[in-house]
Order: sequence, then C-alpha cells, then structure tokens
Amino acid sequence: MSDFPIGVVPRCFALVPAAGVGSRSGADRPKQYVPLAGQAMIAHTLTALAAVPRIEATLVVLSPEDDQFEQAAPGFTGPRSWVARCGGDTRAETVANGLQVLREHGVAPHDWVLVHDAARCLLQPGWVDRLIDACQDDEVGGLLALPVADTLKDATAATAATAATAATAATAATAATAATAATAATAATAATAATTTTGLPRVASTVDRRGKWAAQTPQMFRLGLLAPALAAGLEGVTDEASAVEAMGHQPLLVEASMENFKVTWPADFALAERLLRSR
Ligand SMILES: Nc1ccn([C@@H]2O[C@H](COP(=O)(O)OP(=O)(O)OP(=O)(O)O)[C@@H](O)[C@H]2O)c(=O)n1
Ligand SMILES: C[C@](O)(CO)[C@H](O)COP(=O)(O)O
Repeated sequence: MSDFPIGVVPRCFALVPAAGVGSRSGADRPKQYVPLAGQAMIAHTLTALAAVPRIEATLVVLSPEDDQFEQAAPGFTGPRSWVARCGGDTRAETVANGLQVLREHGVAPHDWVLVHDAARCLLQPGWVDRLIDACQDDEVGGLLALPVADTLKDATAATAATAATAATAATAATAATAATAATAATAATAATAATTTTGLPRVASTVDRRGKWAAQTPQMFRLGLLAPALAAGLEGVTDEASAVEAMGHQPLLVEASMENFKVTWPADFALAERLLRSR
C-alpha cells in the first residue's frame, strides 16, 4: 500500500455485479429482476447505495445480453449512476471486468471500490457507513461479515466415504460365491440406498466454529490492490477478500447484520419481501 500517494484523499465507488442468472433461486428470470415489495430486487440494492453520500458513483455490471435493467431500475440515472454490459461467466470475472470500466471512468488506484452483490437487497446505508469508517484509514480494507452462530457440519468426506463403502461392497459381490454374493450384493445395495433413496448428505465431521465468520458484501478495497489480486487468478475465488488474502493480506472483518443476507434460494424471496415491507 506504500504505492498509494500520501496526502491524497481517496474517493469511494461502488461496483455492483449483476450479471448472474440466479440458477439456485428457482425464479423465472435472473433473480435481481424479481419484484419485491413493489420494485425489482436490484432497485432496492441501488437505492441503499445511493443513500450513502460518501459513494461518489455506482457502477452496475450486467450481462452483455441483459435487456431488463433499465426497466427494472428506472431511477438509476444521472452522473453518479454508471452501467456496463461486460459481465463474465463468474462473479469474479464480472468484478474484474467492472474494475477496468471504473479505470476508464477515471477511478484511481488509490480510490476505494465497494463491491456489493445485487442479490443483497436488504443492505442499509448505515452498514455501508460503518464499513467505510472502519476501512478508510486501513492499509488493506475489509468486508461486512457475521460471526457464525450455528454449529457447522462438514458433509464432504462423508459423501466420499459412503461412495467408497458402496464400491468396496460391489467388488466383494463380484468375487464371492453365489451364496455369499447375495449377502454382499444386499449389503452393497443397502449402502447405496443410504445415500440415494433419501438424497440427503451425511455428516462427516463437526467443524470448529470458533473464529469463523460468514462473509457478506460490500467488500471494500483499493482499486490498485483489488485489480491485481483478481488478475492473479480467478479460479475458485468467490469473493474479493479471498483474492486479496491470496496476496498475503488480512482484510478487516466488520460486523454486519443477519438481514444483509444474499437472496439465493426460492424461500429467500418471501423473507426479503417481508423484511422490506417491515421497514
Ligand atoms: N457471472 C456472474 C455471476 C454472479 N454475478 C452476481 O454476483 C452476485 C452474487 O452471486 P450469486 O448470488 O451466486 O448470483 P447468481 O450467480 O445469479 O446465482 P446462482 O449462483 O444461484 O446462479 C449476484 O448479484 C450476481 O448477479 C455476476 O455478476 N456475474
Ligand atoms: C461475495 C459473497 O456474497 C460473500 O458471501 C459470496 O461469496 C458470493 O458467492 P456466490 O457463490 O456467487 O453466491
């Protein structure tokens, strides 16, 4: 961060990746365009960002094929509202492409970029202010996040172990005599049935939740730090912080609210609608 000029006050810009299709949402359109409490989801998100005076401008990054945004967010106009249709195949690609557009708008390496999911439509301006207050004098930057409250289970190894058990039983069945084959085959069927008839995963282990936080957005980093971090490798990067961490930095965790959840699953729409209507 020593590359950033001393004495120059950095500005804050928001970048909203909105090029996803919402495959997990079960909606009949990209989830950011689903109406909630009288407006498209993304309109709520953008209204919250517009209410943060320290954000100089907001860039929305859409899919190149998007033909719904202007109708969904008619209020997103004026000199502080920028739109680019250069979204990528992944969220990380969309953000990286958006950073290039910010550069073309004159955003400097020392300026802050707050990346915020279009799908976190419950955002409140006060939480954004808290993030800016916490990060603006920091070397690295940070993100809104929430300490994990639930006990965490890992299912991954259990799924693999169950499959291995089934495979071993099937091999035994092939080699066995007719009499024992029946027993082994029954065991193999039972082992397979345990995973396939219910379709439910099994617990492999309980993860120690101490010190674990669930990452939210906005995630706030300098353009000159975030752009090279994302350019260094987008494989498996699901948020900006992990790209910055891979460069050896430790972003700040700024506690936010459970209400700042990401609308992801079908049931999330009703919850978001209820919360929006209650405000
Ligand atoms: N190629 C992509 C994928 C996602 N996003 C955006 O990243 C945010 C968070 O991603 P997520 O909730 O995963 O949205 P989708 O990718 O649309 O959903 P899904 O993973 O269920 O398909 C959303 O605002 C989404 O529009 C994006 O801009 N470009
Ligand atoms: C950035 C993010 O919202 C932080 O929780 C999340 O990683 C996005 O993940 P997704 O897989 O694109 O939903």
